[in-house]
Amino acid sequence: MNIPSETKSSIKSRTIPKISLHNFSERKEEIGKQIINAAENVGFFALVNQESPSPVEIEEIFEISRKFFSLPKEVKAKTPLIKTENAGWEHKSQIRPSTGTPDQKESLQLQSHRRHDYSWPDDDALSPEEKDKMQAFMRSSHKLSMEILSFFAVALGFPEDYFRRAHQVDLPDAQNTLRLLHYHNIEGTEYPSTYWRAGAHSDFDCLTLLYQRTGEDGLEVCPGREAHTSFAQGDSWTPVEPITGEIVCNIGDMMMAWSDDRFKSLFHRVRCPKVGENQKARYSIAYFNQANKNIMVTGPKGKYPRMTAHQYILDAVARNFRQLESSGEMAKMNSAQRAA
Ligand SMILES: O=C(O)CCC(=O)C(=O)O
Ligand SMILES: [Fe+2]
Repeated sequence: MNIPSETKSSIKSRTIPKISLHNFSERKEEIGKQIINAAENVGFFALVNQESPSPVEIEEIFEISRKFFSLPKEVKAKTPLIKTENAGWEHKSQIRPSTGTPDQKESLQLQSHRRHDYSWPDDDALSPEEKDKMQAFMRSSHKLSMEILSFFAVALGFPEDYFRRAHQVDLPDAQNTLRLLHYHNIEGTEYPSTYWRAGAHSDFDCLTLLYQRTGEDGLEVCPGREAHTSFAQGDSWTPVEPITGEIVCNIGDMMMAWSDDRFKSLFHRVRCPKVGENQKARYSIAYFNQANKNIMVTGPKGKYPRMTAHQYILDAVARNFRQLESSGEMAKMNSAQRAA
């Protein structure tokens, strides 16, 4: 808990700004200012009234997601998660350093440039039409992401298309990923407090677009992170209201580093609801913008060493792993002390 107590009360009152994209081309300057303000001061914001992806398109993708996750395990397991590639299906396998327990969820990760390789499900799991819809959705999420990243580029003193050139999803070294998430219906089950649908974490990427559905709540964010390398978490969590059609955006660690810690990457988590709360299934969809492997991550002020986006992700994974190991050690020490 590295947040001084005197700042906690002001942090607590923070809300997630809603930014309307209505009449985007005429209102670009105003929208850009709102986005940069949110990126600097909050780290999370919700986009509303966007032209694309439309609420209808988003709902269609949720429908395909629900259908995929309802398939038998053996079918989904034909495309197992390739951890080093961030592609494929996993089930209750992701352990966050903050919890030490597996997230209570399953997810499928897809990358545009791999559409025709072994990492995408077979036609019996996702039909060719469904795959086309998925890819079109990735394209519209990408287009919107690049509009947002162009505001970041200008604010940091880079050319407007700087981040667009850094995220080229058709190249073989692309790292952008669409993740379909399914948190199971757990009605009537009381999980211990150490279990989370998604344990507290920050994203490794530059920018995440998150789609949620009205009523399927649980996402919470923790404001107040000062350096992208820290694991510090405060104890004041703000719920993010899920609304179908809105797009929750958050800054990831790679952008926090790239902006010399100016844009904030916040810890966030998804609660495991208790008996008496809404324990029905939650579905969400995340589009992660991660610069291509060969792109150099280098902030305008050079606060952090220059490195490729590939190395950046490898280091972030290693940092997570070290933290997981040391928190495992802490847990062992705690239980040894309790036993003594
Ligand atoms: O499902 C959610 O709302 C959050 C998912 C998330 O944070 C992630 O996959 O990184
Ligand atoms: Fe996340």
